[in-house]
Amino acid sequence: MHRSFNSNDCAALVVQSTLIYRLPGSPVVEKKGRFSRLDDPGAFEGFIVSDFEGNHLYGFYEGASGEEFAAIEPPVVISKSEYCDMANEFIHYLQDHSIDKAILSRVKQVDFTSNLPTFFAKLVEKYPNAFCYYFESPSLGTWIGATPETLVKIEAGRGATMSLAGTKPVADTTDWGVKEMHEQQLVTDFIRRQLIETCKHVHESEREELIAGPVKHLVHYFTFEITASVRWELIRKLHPTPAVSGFPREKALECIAGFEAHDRKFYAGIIGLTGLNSTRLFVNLRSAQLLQDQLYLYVGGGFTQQSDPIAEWDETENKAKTLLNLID
Ligand SMILES: C=C(O[C@@H]1C=C(C(=O)O)C=C[C@H]1O)C(=O)O
Repeated sequence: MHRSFNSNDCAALVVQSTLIYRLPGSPVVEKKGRFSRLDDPGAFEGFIVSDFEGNHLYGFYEGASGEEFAAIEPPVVISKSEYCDMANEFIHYLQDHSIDKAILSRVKQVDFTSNLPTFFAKLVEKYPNAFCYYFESPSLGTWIGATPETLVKIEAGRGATMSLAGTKPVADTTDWGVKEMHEQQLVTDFIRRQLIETCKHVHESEREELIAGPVKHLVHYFTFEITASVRWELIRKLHPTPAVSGFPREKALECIAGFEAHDRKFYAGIIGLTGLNSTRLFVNLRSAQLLQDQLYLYVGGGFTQQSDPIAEWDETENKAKTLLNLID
């Protein structure tokens, strides 16, 4: 139910945001409070969310109130044929600018009149290994997601991360193709380089498969040792990894900004918990924004110079099923 406020109402009301999340293997946490812009995330303890590029970080202050209302615009939604035209140009751009990989995303719009807490409860049950969350905020809007991708986990000086990329439907038992292995290897190589510069005792697993609901991915798992003082230096170096930006990163970011019709907002940004003793941050994938009974699902995929636009479209459709499959 949406009610409208006038400015006197807003001044008089104690407007609070709702935040609900579930770390893999932990109980659901529910809080009321206020989101505020963070200048120094290193000094903050608690839940944070950032825009895609990590430039605008917001911290959640439990118990606080007084968040300002912001006018939130729906994102631009494109059709399949518009996407395919864009994807063709995108591939040419990668070829002309010697970019190995860049992620093209889009927004899928569906009606959503279900109850949000009930929908969230289904995500929690269906995806025990995902970081599941939703928040309803007067200034940031309403977002929900179930992401399989850890950005960084740090506890007592021990860290872990992953290089997640390459996608197939979960039921596809054919071998992984050269394209998927190549796009995932670019992420692995990038992450390894960042870790070696900042951390000690970096260990890398063999390549494995990670199942994330309707899709599966390739992954290498990393572990390392890190001192608390360089936590945010590492996070800044890693994010956005080539899993959501591309490689080389700066060129890929420029390409994405030039092509994508929508603003990514919080999609593919940083989300989770930060603190001196424990940091559990994720990449905000398989996420959606709810606005006036419409759910806007943000989905993307890694393009290389060899990509096929229809196959990439299908991949975004499959990723969207993470949330769509659970809507009544
Ligand atoms: C960009 C997304 O996912 C990322 C891109 C992948 C790919 O290109 O294959 C796979 C996993 C994620 O790192 C998304 O879910 O929107």
